[in-house]
This record gives sequence, structure tokens and C-alpha cells, in this order.
Amino acid sequence: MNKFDINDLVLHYGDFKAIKGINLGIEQNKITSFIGPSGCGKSTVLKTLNRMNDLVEGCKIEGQVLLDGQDIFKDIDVNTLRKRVGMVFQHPNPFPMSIYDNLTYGPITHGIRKKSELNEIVETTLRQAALWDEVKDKLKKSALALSGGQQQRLCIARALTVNPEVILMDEPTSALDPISTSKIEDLTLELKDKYTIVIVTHSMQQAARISDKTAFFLLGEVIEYGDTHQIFSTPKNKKTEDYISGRFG
Ligand SMILES: Nc1ncnc2c1ncn2[C@@H]1O[C@H](COP(=O)(O)OP(=O)(O)OP(=O)(O)O)[C@@H](O)[C@H]1O
Repeated sequence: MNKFDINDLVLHYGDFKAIKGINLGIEQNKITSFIGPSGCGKSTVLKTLNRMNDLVEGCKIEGQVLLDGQDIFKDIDVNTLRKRVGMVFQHPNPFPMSIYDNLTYGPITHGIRKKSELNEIVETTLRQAALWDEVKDKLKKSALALSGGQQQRLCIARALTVNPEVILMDEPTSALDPISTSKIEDLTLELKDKYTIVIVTHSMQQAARISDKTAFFLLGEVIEYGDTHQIFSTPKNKKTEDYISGRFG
């Protein structure tokens, strides 16, 4: 079953046509990777899924994006959409406050006040993000004192605090060392039981390791989309083959 249906998506930044008519079904409880050379529109499509492009001046979107069959531009209020569809960015961006406050910020905004409930959210999400053991004794310490890899796991935990259905990840490990990268990859694999995950990655090894489905982007179009194993072993399109075999990009 598809969590998202992207139908004939065209996106302009001013006069520049960044996305040239994309059709894609994102399956529920799967990890979908977007791969392709720099500037081909991967992040743009990812950000469209929770309407982050709305804030960009001159951005014009045509076509349809459905979340569980509902039009994200017409049927769902943007705050509800962003609660349902969380995001983790390339560079860890914890708020300059304590670990605890980072994790209670979203729930408090959504009206949760009870201390016991907030405590439970903090512990549950830190456990889900495989960070609890490392930080349980310093929850009141600044999140900025954590290592980069820990900060990124905190940002994943923070994304989980409002109980989303989808997690969008924009190159979440590109600023991290190999050990932290491997932790985030393991975590991502664990999270797919409960969440639908879409990840933009420059690492084809990463896409091959963790994703069920892969979409190959080129110049604002999806050239090929299918099971990750098929895309990497028997690509149907010559351009996909050239890219994954390192002939360009
Ligand atoms: N805010 C913006 N204003 C104008 N043009 C933009 C904006 N954001 C992206 N673009 C352009 O749209 C195109 C697609 O960019 P996008 O960031 O989606 O590509 P990408 O595949 O994610 O690239 P990368 O892998 O380098 O992150 C690029 O040509 C980029 O320059």
C-alpha cells in the first residue's frame, strides 16, 4: 500500500523548472532511497512531501501529492501534515537547550503538559533512537555538548516525539563518521516497522544496504524506480546503469 502518491509533480523555482513531472508511489513501512547526482531534485521532492518548499520564494508547485489518499495541499492543514511527516536534516540541528527540552518541545507545543507523560515520551524516543543509555544521566545538560552522531540520533528522537507516520531524512549521515553512520543505518532499519522512511543519500552503498525501494533521479526526473536489489543488480535504464557503475555523477 502506498503512503504517498506523487502524481505529475512539476516544481518551479522562479523560471527554473527543477522537477519536470514526477510520478512515484512511496510504500508504507518501507525505506525508500532517492539517489542521483547533485542538483537533480532529490531534496526538492523530499521537502515537497511535508511542504517545506512552501517557504521558498518563487516556488510554484503543480500536480498532486496524496498522503493516505488525501491531497497534502488541499485536504490537510500544514501543521498537521508536519506532525504526521517529520524530517531529519543533513547537519544535526538540536535546539540550543537541554536534551530533555529538545524532546519535550514538540509534545508541549501539541498540548501535552503532564510531567509523567513528557518523561515517558523522552525515555521512549531516546530508546527508539538507541541513545538512552548514553544520555540518561545527563538529560538536563545541553544537547550541543553531544557528539555529532549523538546529536543526529537526538534529532531522530526529536522527530519521533510527536508520533509521526513518515520520517524524511535528507542525507542524514553525510556529516558523520563511519561508526555513527552505521548506528543511524541500524536505527533506520529498526524504525521501518513503525514508520515509512524516505531518505536522500549520496552513498549508493547506503541505499543498497538499507532501502527496500530506490528511485534514481536525473535532471528533475525519475529515470527508474523499483526494488533496490533490482535497481542495483539489473537496472533497466542505461542511465541508471551508468550512474550506479560510477560512469558519471
Ligand atoms: N531555494 C531554491 N531556489 C532556487 N533554486 C533552487 C532552490 N533549491 C534548489 N534549487 C535548484 O533546484 C535544483 C534541484 O535542487 P535539489 O537540492 O533538489 O537537488 P538535489 O538532487 O537534492 O541535490 P544535492 O544532492 O546536491 O543535495 C538545483 O538545480 C538547485 O540549484
